[in-house]
Amino acid sequence: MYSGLNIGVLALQGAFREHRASLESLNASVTEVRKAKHLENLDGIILPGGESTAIGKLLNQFELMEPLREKISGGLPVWGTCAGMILLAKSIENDDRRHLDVMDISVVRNGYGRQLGSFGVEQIVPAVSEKPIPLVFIRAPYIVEVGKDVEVVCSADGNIVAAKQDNMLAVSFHPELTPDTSFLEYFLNMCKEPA
Ligand SMILES: NC(=O)CC[C@H](N)C(=O)O
Repeated sequence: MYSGLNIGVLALQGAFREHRASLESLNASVTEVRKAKHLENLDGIILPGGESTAIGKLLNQFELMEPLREKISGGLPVWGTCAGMILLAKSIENDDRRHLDVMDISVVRNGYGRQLGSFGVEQIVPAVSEKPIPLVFIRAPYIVEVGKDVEVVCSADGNIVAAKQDNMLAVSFHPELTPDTSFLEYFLNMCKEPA
């Protein structure tokens, strides 16, 4: 069903192997992105969880920050998970850094605290699936404010944890660490029909 899609996974740091495995389980082709040339001919790109400060530094070192920002601004579907959400955000409440600076969301890093910040819940996300989906949070950010063009996809415990703006999807949690592929399929459908 997804075999015609070529999806990039930013592979500088963090959980890129897990995203690769989930994509391959749905028969999508995967390109690990480490250089600007790897951004060519993609149908979408995933920015994995990990450590946003480290990934941001590596994006600059590998001369990927500007080309990636241009691709996203040009409409390439992008899915940021956890640290990937922080990379996309235009505003980070508790950090002076900005990274890709493309999505009209304001996030809090380590919103649940650093030590006790890892937990899981199961929840129905109507936009994504009729069945409850496992949401795994690991020192996760959440969204405190969204711009007018941003659609809230999921809230958990009163915090916004998934949002979409045109070709950009950002989630606080880690679907690639669970066997449930509904969120990935939601993104792959965005890649089939770019906004
Ligand atoms: N699991 C994650 O991606 C954690 C994100 C991390 N706390 C950061 O601020 O970058």
